[in-house]
Amino acid sequence: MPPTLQHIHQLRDEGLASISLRPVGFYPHEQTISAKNPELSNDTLPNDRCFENSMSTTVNGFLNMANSHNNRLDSQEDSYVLVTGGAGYIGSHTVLELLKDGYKVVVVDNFVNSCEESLVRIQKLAKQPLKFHHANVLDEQTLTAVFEKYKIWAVLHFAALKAVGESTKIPLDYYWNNVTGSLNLLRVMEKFRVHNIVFSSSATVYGDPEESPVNEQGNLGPVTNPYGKTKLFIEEVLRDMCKANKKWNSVILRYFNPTGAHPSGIIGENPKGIPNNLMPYVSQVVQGRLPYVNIYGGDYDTVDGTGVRDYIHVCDLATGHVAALRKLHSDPGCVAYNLGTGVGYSVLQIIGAMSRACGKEIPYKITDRRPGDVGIVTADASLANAELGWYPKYNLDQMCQDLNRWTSTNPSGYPTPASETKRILQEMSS
Ligand SMILES: O=c1ccn([C@@H]2O[C@H](COP(=O)(O)OP(=O)(O)O[C@H]3O[C@H](CO)[C@H](O)[C@H](O)[C@H]3O)[C@@H](O)[C@H]2O)c(=O)[nH]1
Repeated sequence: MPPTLQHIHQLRDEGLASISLRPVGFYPHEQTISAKNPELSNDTLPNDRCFENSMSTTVNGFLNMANSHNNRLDSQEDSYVLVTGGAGYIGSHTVLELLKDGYKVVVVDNFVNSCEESLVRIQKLAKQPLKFHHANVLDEQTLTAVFEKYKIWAVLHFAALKAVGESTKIPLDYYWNNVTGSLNLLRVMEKFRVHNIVFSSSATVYGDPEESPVNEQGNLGPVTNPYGKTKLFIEEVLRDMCKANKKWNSVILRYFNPTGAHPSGIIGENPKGIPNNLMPYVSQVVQGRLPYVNIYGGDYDTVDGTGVRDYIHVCDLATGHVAALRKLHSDPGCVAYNLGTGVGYSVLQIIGAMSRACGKEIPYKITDRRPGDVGIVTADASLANAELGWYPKYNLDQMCQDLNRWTSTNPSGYPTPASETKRILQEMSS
């Protein structure tokens, strides 16, 4: 029997957990947990039955999280989470979430696909100190120095090249950076007996899924591009390592289509050159930097003939990483979770939502299908819901509004680092 709201009350009364709940936005609820700060009151609890059912199935996840949170506070107070690629799009939003959640964070990044300014802004937003070292994950010596300097208990590994199209043109760079870089990092972790990792993977590991929504038991591959193969390969490496040595714990997160930006408009995606992905491309059309959107294919078997994807707000991905980090405390071995909303939108629906967000018509042309594209890819994220207690909370309109806020206040992305930025980064490295 899953626990009911009465059970939640009982647990609260026994002082085992406090859970504050409030219905928000598109998804039915948002949870905050604090085992040390009971604050549940009847008026924060909804009486709607659907809500009650969805709550009941997740209360165990909540309690695990509350316990893990306390374990973390007890045992990890002096230790750092190392975030590779922490200045990048998903990395930066995750670092902000970690700092807000009380984690101590050290970032390594080589800014190949990111900007110094994002770290300065994260630190300002979080009002918490952030540590940083300029390093490529291929550079064993610098990584070793970072592990020597900080007591690290877990690594969130984002650093990688990530453009599908580019990976077909320069595959060697992709294999070298993403595979050799990850292997190098894992070897340094092994040397320092740091056995906890959260790995950034992608829905691309499912190849052309036979059906959507796809769950984690779905067939992996065949993957058609080098980028996706590097993700699948490192997933396999992690599975083998966890099998061989029970000390290793690895949470693999398979992202669907990340978009949006922090609601403050202060950090966001900073694509270099002409974007490959739909959302940043549409944004640049809104800014007048590109004339129109090319819609790749209008003859898919979908609601309006255009491709359907599962878009997820980058802040929801960030909270997914914090949940994954908590999961490491339960010695899970190697586990993989989809991070998506489960809701698919077509390219035309995306253009409509962006148009609503910015109050402008967005010109588009329907062209041929893009090679390698499939009609529909959406996530079954019920495993992450149940085992991580994680639920996305932003809907499509909010994703578009946040993206629009970021791009309209930062039309050229992050500025080139000024001397003040360099000074702050130097401080972070000391
Ligand atoms: O200019 C564009 C760009 C994209 N699209 C369409 O928009 C949809 C989304 O395309 P994206 O390029 O934004 O995203 P993909 O779904 O192709 O790929 C993304 O999601 C994958 C998982 O589903 C992987 O994670 C991959 O790394 C990531 O880029 C597709 O139907 C695509 O055909 C257009 O019509 N015009």
